[in-house]
Amino acid sequence: MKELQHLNKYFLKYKTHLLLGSIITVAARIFLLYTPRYVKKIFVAIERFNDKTITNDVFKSELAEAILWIIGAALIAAILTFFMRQTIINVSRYIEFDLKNEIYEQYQKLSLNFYKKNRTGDLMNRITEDVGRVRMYAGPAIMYSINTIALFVVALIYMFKAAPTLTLYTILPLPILSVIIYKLSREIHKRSTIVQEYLSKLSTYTQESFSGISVIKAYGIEPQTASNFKSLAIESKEKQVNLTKVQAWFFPMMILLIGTSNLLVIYFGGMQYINGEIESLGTIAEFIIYVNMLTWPVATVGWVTSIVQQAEASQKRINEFLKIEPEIKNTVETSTEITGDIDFKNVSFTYDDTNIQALKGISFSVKEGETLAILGKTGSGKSTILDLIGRLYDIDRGNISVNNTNIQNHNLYNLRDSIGYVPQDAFLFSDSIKNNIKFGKEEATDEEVIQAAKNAQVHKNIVKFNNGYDTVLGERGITLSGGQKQRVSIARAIIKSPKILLFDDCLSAVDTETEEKILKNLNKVSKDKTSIIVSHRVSSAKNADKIIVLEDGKIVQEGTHDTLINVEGYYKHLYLKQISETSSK
Ligand SMILES: Nc1ncnc2c1ncn2[C@@H]1O[C@H](COP(=O)(O)OP(=O)(O)OP(=O)(O)O)[C@@H](O)[C@H]1O
Repeated sequence: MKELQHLNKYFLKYKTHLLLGSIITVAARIFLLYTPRYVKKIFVAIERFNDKTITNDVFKSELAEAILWIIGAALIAAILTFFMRQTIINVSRYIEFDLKNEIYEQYQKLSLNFYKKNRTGDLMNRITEDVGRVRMYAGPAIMYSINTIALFVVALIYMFKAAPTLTLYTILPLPILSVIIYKLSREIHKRSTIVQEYLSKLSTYTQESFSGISVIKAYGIEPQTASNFKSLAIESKEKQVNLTKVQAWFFPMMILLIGTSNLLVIYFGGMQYINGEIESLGTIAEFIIYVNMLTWPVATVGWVTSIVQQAEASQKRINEFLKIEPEIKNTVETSTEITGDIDFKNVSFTYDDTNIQALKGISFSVKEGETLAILGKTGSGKSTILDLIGRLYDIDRGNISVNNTNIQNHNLYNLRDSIGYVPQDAFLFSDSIKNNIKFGKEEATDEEVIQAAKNAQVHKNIVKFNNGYDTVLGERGITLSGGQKQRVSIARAIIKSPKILLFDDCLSAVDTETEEKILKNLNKVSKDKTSIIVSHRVSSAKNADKIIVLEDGKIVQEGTHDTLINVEGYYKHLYLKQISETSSK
């Protein structure tokens, strides 16, 4: 139960609902237990009528009174039971909502390293299935526990008052029932977890084969994928059948145990009646109803125990993530204006997970309004530099400053807000093109969206779609070409009009002519902004105020286009190669 203590703050938050729910539950059980007592009264009246100790009229009025009590109490109990669920089960839904939000907020705070160490499926599971199991504890488990305790206490008081010895015989099989249900619930849980695993394997496989359908068709491997699916489906079916086998035991066990308890009541009750220890057969009828009423709540003790155990395990998994301290912390509350001077001094950085030292003592500076181009072989550390400016990682050694202030001393959100970042792999959401561009600036007008798209040279493509800017992208929508995606992603960064623009090889999928136009436009819109362009093409770099060339995490060349084409090295080599490629076309 240690892990579940995390939920105490929520129980405290909803204490009024819970208290009200508990009172309603107790009241509902009190009214429910009117039935057996009035059934006994009916039996007693029948016996007295048979013995002629009461007249026909008295008999009728006693009968009518009992029936009215039974109907009235049952109605009240039913209404109260409705409100019992409305209060306690609703609380569990509120807690589920709060907990999901708490986890989601924590996920948002955690740094990229966290996402690399943990698989997306696992993150999803903790926020959905684990929270679902915890909800079962916060709602049904608590409700059934209060219900069982209330019913038991009230029923036992009535039963002991009516026939103490018979009470003992009646409740004898109940603990056995509870243990059996507990064992069954555990087994059911074990097998249903396996079933879940297979279902998720099946859905992952199906999802992947649908996403990769073009590759599957191009390679003509449909029969193979179909047979793989079939084997997975067969395994999944077998696990389902295994589960059903155990589940099938549940109700027969209940029926058997209720039957045994009923027999015990009839046998011992009958004996006591013959011996004159109980005065009416009505007591036996009353007890039979008690047995039937108590059996289900007692069975739930086993079920509830297993729910609590599952919830504890799930909450443990949730707490593991909630306890993680974000690696990148915002320590500064106030925002300062960012002008765009960037300075790297002897910066070294190693990726935790791979232990790859991506940057080795890098130093450079870019002034506000300048453009820096970074070139270098693949894996030389270009993207890493951009990630470090946005503080997606903190460095091991050296100093990175923006506006002459170490970036760790800037308000993190303000710093990131001042950056427009275009990643290497453009990511677009399954939403309209307009909303994808507006992602950079939610309050942007349609004119601003169009202007940004024009600057990114993608406007002409967008207006050709039937729905123009309202064209939905993604699975259920249109698929953009690589170059179109990159340009929408550029428009998203431009519309934000940030102080710092970071372009990570984002023109690789556009032809050189379009690249030229985009660069020209970028030049216009980024006049007072600092731009860093990572590229493999000299054409993207040649107009930059400064160019650096990286190799294995170190700066090996630095200068302008004009100076670099005149010295031996990577840049001149690349320049000559790309010139000859262009002229041979
Ligand atoms: N997220 C990461 N986790 C671990 N190692 C990484 C990560 N990103 C990059 N690396 C490693 O750091 C080194 C530098 O990578 P980086 O992406 O900065 O290179 P790059 O010059 O941008 O390459 P490319 O031109 O191919 O994009 C590489 O060896 C890479 O394997």
